[in-house]
Amino acid sequence: MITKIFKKNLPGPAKIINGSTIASKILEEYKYKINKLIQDSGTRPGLGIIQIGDRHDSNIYIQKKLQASCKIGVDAFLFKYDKNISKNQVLDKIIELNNDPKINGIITQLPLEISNRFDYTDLTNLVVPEKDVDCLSSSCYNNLCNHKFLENFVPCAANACLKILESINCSIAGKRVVILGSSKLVGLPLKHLMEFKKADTFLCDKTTKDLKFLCQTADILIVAIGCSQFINADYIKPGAVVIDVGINYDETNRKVTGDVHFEQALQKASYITPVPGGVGPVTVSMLMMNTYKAALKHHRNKISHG
Ligand SMILES: Nc1nc2c(c(=O)[nH]1)N[C@@H](CN(C=O)c1ccc(C(=O)N[C@@H](CCC(=O)O)C(=O)O)cc1)CN2
Repeated sequence: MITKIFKKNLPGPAKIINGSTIASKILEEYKYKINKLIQDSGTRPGLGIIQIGDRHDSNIYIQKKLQASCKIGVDAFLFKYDKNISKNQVLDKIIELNNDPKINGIITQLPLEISNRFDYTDLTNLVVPEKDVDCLSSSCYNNLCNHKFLENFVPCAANACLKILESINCSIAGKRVVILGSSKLVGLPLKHLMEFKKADTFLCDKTTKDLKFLCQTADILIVAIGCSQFINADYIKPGAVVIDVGINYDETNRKVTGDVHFEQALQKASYITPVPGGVGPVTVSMLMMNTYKAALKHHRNKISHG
């Protein structure tokens, strides 16, 4: 799971955390659980994926979700719309999926590629909480802010960061955690999760005053700003754990890079996640976990209501 890289005359080496290995283990675990759910109840988890437009990066990420679903026994359905689709047509599809007993989880792939301007929250807020496996609706997010984690889903990329820290036995309580980027997918939920775990948490963005200094104080530095290789060695406290959630897709050479300058960070951090092969695959496995949990809950509700 962890690879050591030794270089001469450098203070490193950081250990590279292999997200693909972590994800494979999680997928194996949920494949087993889903098999059992099917045997016990005849219920196979179902996932509805809504895509608007044809972004190349979104196509790749959706493909990864479809592959993972296929691997572990989730029935995944992709509803792909042209970028000129009207908002009402998509809303109607979400209402249909909300009422479809074969569908346990509904996600809208972000970012949307749309001609008719509408906000993605118009779509994500319509998903019923019990199917909101991305945790992007206001009601799910409010529960998260109130630290109601048990009865709720946790956003996949934020949860992936926790799984990664768990995989290296990194304790969180009392640690200085600096989260760079305040998106609804990563930074905002992660701030609440980290506070719940009693970390000394700072949420900041590129414009935060004294950003470099703040990052230099981080025992755990989590970066999700969408700015390729923004974090160089100067931002990193020696021995810090660095988690790179950045996915910067370069259309020209069709390559993905992180928000952290990997080679530089390697010489200063104690642990680091690469891009690709770090947070991304674990994020997909968290979606599979949430979809399984939604299906299990649906099955249990069915039993308790006769
Ligand atoms: N509705 C959502 N939209 C988006 C989310 C999300 O969680 N929900 N997260 C990202 C995209 N994403 C999942 O949707 C995602 C990103 C990256 C990966 C991944 O495995 N990447 C590979 C590299 C892939 C490649 O370019 O070849 C890796 O890092 O190894 C999976 C899923 C934004 N949108």
